[in-house]
Amino acid sequence: MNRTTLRIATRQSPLALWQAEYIQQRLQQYHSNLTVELVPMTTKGDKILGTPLSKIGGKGLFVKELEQAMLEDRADIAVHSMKDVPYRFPEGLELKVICEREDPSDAFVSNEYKTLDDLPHGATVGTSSLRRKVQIKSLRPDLNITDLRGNVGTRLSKLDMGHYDAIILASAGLIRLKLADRIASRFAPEQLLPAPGQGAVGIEARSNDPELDALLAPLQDEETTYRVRAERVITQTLQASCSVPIAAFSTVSNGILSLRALVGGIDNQMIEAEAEGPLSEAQDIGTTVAESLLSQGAKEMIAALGESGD
Ligand SMILES: NCc1[nH]cc(CCC(=O)O)c1CC(=O)O
Repeated sequence: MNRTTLRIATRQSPLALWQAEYIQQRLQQYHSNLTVELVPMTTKGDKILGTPLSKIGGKGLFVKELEQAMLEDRADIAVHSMKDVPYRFPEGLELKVICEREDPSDAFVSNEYKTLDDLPHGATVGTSSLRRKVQIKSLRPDLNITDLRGNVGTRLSKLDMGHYDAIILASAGLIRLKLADRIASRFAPEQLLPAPGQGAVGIEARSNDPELDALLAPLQDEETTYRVRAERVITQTLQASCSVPIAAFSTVSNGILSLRALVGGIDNQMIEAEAEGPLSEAQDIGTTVAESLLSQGAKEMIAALGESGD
């Protein structure tokens, strides 16, 4: 049987649509006889955008409806920002490919100031990410960090309305939405370590479908795949939900993968670990770093966070 149509389940935020259309175009490039359709959907996460994510069950809320559609054969694939993909997949679905990575950094976005260092004492910075919060606090304990949620456009308009002196967003999202001119400066990973998988897009689909696997295979980026796998071992091993401040970022140079990860706790406590090795041992490098975090008390820190709430 030769597949003639492939359906992409997608959320309707501008960023989700960009990602789905990007994969649509790339698939069509590789397979000129294939029709690639978008199946737009609204997820529970989209309907309750005002509530802090950690209070309502996490990022999984943005993927459940898409996964249901694939399991019921109303769609074939879903395109995700890898940093939003939970580490476990429902029975019958799996991660198929990870594509080439966009700029993985976090961006400092402000209409008045160029860098975090330029902010006056006590300035207000918007972000709801616990990962960003804990790292910004350690760089600048004086800053007032307040919640900021919504799509990228919503967050930018809240900045423009003067609610914040600066906000932190992923550079990749801004670049994809052609809003790179809003980036005042990019954080180096040593200042603000990105989330596991940040900047990379991945494709989820039904297991046991070799024909589909063959169609998706050309989209795989090998180096990004190793990097994101190593980074995701950290979340996996620590079994961290999105209400845990956790960062993991790897680079590759001359076939050597270097991975650094950190975990934040209450009172802005922070532990970190790093390791490096051959690219092909990405998984083991991830395990080494995760075990170092565990030996420094990561599990206990995470448990204490759970008790203190958010
Ligand atoms: N949590 C939202 C989210 N998920 C993915 C991106 C874009 C960057 C990426 O694909 O990693 C963003 C926006 C942001 O964090 O500013």
